[in-house]
Amino acid sequence: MSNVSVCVRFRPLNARESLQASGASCIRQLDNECVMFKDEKDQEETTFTFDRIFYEDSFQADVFDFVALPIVRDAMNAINGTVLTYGQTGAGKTHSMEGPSIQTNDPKLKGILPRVTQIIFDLIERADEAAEFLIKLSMVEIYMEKIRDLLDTKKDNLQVKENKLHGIFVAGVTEKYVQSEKEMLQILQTGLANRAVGQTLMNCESSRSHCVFLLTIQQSDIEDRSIKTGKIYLVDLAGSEKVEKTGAEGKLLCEAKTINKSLSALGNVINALTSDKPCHVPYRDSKLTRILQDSLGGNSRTALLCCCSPSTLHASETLSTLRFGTRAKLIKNKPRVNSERGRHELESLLQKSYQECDQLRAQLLMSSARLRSLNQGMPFDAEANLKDSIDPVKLSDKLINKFPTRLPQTTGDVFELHKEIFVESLLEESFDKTQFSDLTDYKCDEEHYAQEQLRQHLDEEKLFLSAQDDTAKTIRVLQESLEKLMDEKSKLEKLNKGLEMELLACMRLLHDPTKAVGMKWPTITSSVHGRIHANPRSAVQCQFKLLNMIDTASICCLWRSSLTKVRNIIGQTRRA
Ligand SMILES: Nc1ncnc2c1ncn2[C@@H]1O[C@H](COP(=O)(O)OP(=O)(O)OP(=O)(O)O)[C@@H](O)[C@H]1O
Repeated sequence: MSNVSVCVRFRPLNARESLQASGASCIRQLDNECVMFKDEKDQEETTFTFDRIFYEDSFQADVFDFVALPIVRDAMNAINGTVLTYGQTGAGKTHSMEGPSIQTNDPKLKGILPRVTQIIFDLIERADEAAEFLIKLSMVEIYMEKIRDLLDTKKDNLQVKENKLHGIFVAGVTEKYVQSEKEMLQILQTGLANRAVGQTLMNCESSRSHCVFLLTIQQSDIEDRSIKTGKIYLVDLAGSEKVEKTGAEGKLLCEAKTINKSLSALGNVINALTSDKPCHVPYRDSKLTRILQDSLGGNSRTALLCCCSPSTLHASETLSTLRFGTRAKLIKNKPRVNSERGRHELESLLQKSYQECDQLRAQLLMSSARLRSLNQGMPFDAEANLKDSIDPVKLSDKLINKFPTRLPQTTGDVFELHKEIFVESLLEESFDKTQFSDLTDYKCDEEHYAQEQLRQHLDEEKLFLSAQDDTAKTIRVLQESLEKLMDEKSKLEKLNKGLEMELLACMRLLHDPTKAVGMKWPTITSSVHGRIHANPRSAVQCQFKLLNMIDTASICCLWRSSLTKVRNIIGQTRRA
């Protein structure tokens, strides 16, 4: 995190200020960091502290060294940077940014922009031989809330877009590749000639638009093929103005209103960014704040140069600028290095990926073996069906062939293409998804098959359990039947005994009861049989009783054999 660096610059009094206010100043110089503001009306003095204060006698070179040079050095190391000039109209923003003219050769007057140009090419000249540079320049102005391309005036309503790769950018803006300081200055001059300028009471050459210069410095290492990209935004804001002071009318008035509106949107963004409580930052309220989104609270190192007039004639505007700077000082940015991986780093990443591939291959082979072993012992049809849908051996071979086995051997431009593809895929921590689609399908099929196997096992288990359950039930039923049979048996035995007794009593009735006593059953039966003929009436009665008895006995025998059978079944079931 780094705070926005805020500097203040007071320009010398101009002729009008010297004349009208007799050269009176609203500030008192304390030191390079503190200034006293005197409010003549209230007779109050307020001290303001900034990173650096440049007074009327300051040099352009000092301003550049303190405000812009650290940002250029950072941009050469792939850290984005922004330099903004802010202040009342005629306060010296354009003078500080460009100097009297972009092509000025006078070292005393040269502004920030031509100095940035010079230092970039000086640093390139002194850079390591392995470093290759690519410098791009774009220029736009935000005029009446429209973004105009100063290098191609046909593009007069460009849009600000944002994506992961580029952050905030102006879509479709012209980018000129520049090879020398001279070429850059020429392009800058051409672009500035297209800028909207007007004459006001405050400034005979007042900028009526916000001007944004974008320099992209791309540095590639020809040895390890790493790429670093730093961007520098140089923004010369249009000046805030009080309409009565500038005498703006008609078109100028309309421009002034739009300028003031976008500057107040900038103030709102700064207030939101420095608010104690987290709140919505209204970057989208104006084209200016949208373009500056990364410079204010984003991925950029930002320096703000607040330009002021020291004259008491503009005390209120100066006070407002000093307050704006004080607030902006609290903004925290998150600059980071924008670099792409080099060849060695990519190679080690690829190596790591190959190791992961090897592990995957090993897993596949193990899974194949596991599937094959699962397949064994399955019913023929099921196995055939399974093999139709998934052949693990063939599939794993197919996958193994699809994995990359070596680093693509590329040279020259082709390398960049390969690198881009691989960097992107590595950054996303995976190869092209299509390379893995078969693997994914295979893993799904394998999982599905394993689930199917498990389901079958569970079904068998359930079946076994329910069979056990059924057996238990059968045993219970059989035991109940057995108990019933035992009851029946004992009942029949009792009945048998009763019948026997009755038979004996019956025989006693037919014959001499004393003869029947002690006779064995078959003897009794044949004896009874013999007597039937002798006494048919009694015999019939006896016959009925005998037949009943015989029936009961046979039933009893039947039950007995059933009982034996049941006992056998129970014995078998228990053994099973
Ligand atoms: N530090 C300085 N030393 C000498 N002259 C200066 C300085 N700053 C500004 N001036 C002069 O003041 C006048 C107005 O300056 P400049 O055009 O830079 O103002 P500005 O803030 O860009 O105004 P606007 O917002 O209207 O474009 C110019 O003539 C410029 O040369």
